[in-house]
Amino acid sequence: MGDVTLIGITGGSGSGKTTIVQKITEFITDFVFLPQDSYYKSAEFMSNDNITAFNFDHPDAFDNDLLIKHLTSLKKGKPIDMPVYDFVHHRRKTETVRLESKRIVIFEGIMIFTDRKIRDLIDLKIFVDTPDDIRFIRRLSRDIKERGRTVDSVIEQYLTVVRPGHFEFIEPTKAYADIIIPEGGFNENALSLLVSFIRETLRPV
Ligand SMILES: Nc1ncnc2c1ncn2[C@@H]1O[C@H](COP(=O)(O)OP(=O)(O)O)[C@@H](O)[C@H]1O
Ligand SMILES: Nc1ccn([C@@H]2O[C@H](COP(=O)(O)O)[C@@H](O)[C@H]2O)c(=O)n1
Repeated sequence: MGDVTLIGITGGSGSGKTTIVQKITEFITDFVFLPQDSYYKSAEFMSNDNITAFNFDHPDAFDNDLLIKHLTSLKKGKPIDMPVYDFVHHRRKTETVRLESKRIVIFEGIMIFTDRKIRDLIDLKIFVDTPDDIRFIRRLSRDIKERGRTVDSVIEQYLTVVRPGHFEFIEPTKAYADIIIPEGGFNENALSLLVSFIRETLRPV
């Protein structure tokens, strides 16, 4: 296999990172998708009634040692066994998913630019920049539908840790971005540029 190109997509919670990746798959499927969320440390003592007992919006919430090991393996063309994370019960599941490396790896998450060692592995850095009110509304709706949350728990978590964590850790990493995409997944021009970049990278030399 030739060189592996690692594309990193960051931005606040609800900014549309995952949606961009889903949109890319409408044009190109020949890539590995690695969500940073899969590398959350387990917090099995947590319950949704006690949602701020663990701070998921801090860089220490992620198992960066495993993440760096896996990113390095994928960049060397080697397969990994990616953990699977359960957002409802706040823990890593026992099963893993085998991912074979491909020439394009898309890596997405809220804090993928905070650690220099991780940042240095990323070839193209993208920041999805979506206004805070829009992100909150999207998150509220998604977390109730998909992550087993209540309105009260989403609001409490947002005000206590998500919002402060965003301004302390995520927003400053915009400075590392090669490209800033306003409004996320439905920005057709940005999507088309990204798809062209991937096609060009995949073209045989
Ligand atoms: N441009 C958009 N317009 C409307 N809803 C959107 C848009 N982008 C994303 N969403 C919705 O907002 C929620 C959060 O988006 P998601 O892509 O999961 O964000 P992130 O991965 O950055 O947390 C999802 O339910 C998604 O369907
Ligand atoms: N058990 C967990 C783990 C994480 N979160 C929240 O997820 C957000 C990051 O994921 P996005 O898809 O929204 O980028 C982060 O802000 C954490 O607060 C959670 O609620 N529960």
